[in-house]
Amino acid sequence: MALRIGIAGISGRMGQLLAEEVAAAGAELAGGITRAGDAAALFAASDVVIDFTHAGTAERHAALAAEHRKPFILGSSGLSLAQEAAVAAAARHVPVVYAANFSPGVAMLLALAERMSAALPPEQYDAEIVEMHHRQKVDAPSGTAIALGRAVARGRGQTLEEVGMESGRHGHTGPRGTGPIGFATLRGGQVVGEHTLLFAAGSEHIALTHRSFDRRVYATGAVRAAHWAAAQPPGLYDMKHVIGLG
Ligand SMILES: NC(=O)C1=CN([C@@H]2O[C@H](COP(=O)(O)OP(=O)(O)OC[C@H]3O[C@@H](n4cnc5c(N)ncnc54)[C@H](OP(=O)(O)O)[C@@H]3O)[C@@H](O)[C@H]2O)C=CC1
Ligand SMILES: O=C(O)C1=N[C@H](C(=O)O)C[C@H](O)C1
Repeated sequence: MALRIGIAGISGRMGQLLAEEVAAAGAELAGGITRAGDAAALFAASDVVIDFTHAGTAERHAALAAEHRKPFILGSSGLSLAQEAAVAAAARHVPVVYAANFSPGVAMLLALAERMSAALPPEQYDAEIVEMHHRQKVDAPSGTAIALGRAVARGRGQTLEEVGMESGRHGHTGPRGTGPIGFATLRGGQVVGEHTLLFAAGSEHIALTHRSFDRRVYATGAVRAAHWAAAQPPGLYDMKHVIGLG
């Protein structure tokens, strides 16, 4: 029987593509909601719910997923640590795939970032993350940029909070610190998503860049994650698990 997939955020840039990709994957569209929709009814009617809306809905939608015992695929970015903790709490009851970026290429980039960071001493290699997105994007730095920062910190055996973030440099900042990860955000036009992780040392630079040309890559990845999650035990997963890198 076809998997019944519900979409939160169905009127959005991502939501519209998700609806197409649900059909293309042979699944059934169980329903979709916008800002005004009934989220509880969506969870009741679906086997799995995919949510690409806004950080502000993550806590309530995660709680509904746990209450209705429905796997939950969360793509919204800009979540606070408290909102992320609520998502992790729901994952004790149902499978949750929470990924800042559902493209397989970024899953690979995150794995590489962690390995490179483990090998490059922070006293010699400054880590800087540059991202660019379309002018409609409402959160910064992007979820993917933060995920990259977390991967770099993990490679150093630390958390991003411990390592520290240097973002929005302006004016008399003083010299760069040794250790913190720099973040720079560009917004303009209709750029789908570009991320560069730069390791800069005195005599060399290493740059890893990912560019998305079509946001359908995220929709395909999220629908793939929905099918994968439907067969998993409760837990908090990301795209690395879905593509077998986790
Ligand atoms: N993880 C990933 O791979 C990707 C993540 N994203 C993230 O997905 C999210 C959505 O992106 P995008 O589709 O471009 O955004 P859009 O603004 O195009 O669409 C947002 C959708 O969510 C709904 N929505 C917005 N705010 C709320 C709210 N407070 N409560 C309930 N519903 C709400 C909107 O409904 P209405 O029409 O009523 O306003 C709309 O359907 C963003 O957080 C973005 O960063 C985007 C691309 C890839
Ligand atoms: O808002 C977007 O468009 C995107 N958001 C995600 C993020 O914040 O990283 C993923 C992708 O970069 C597109």
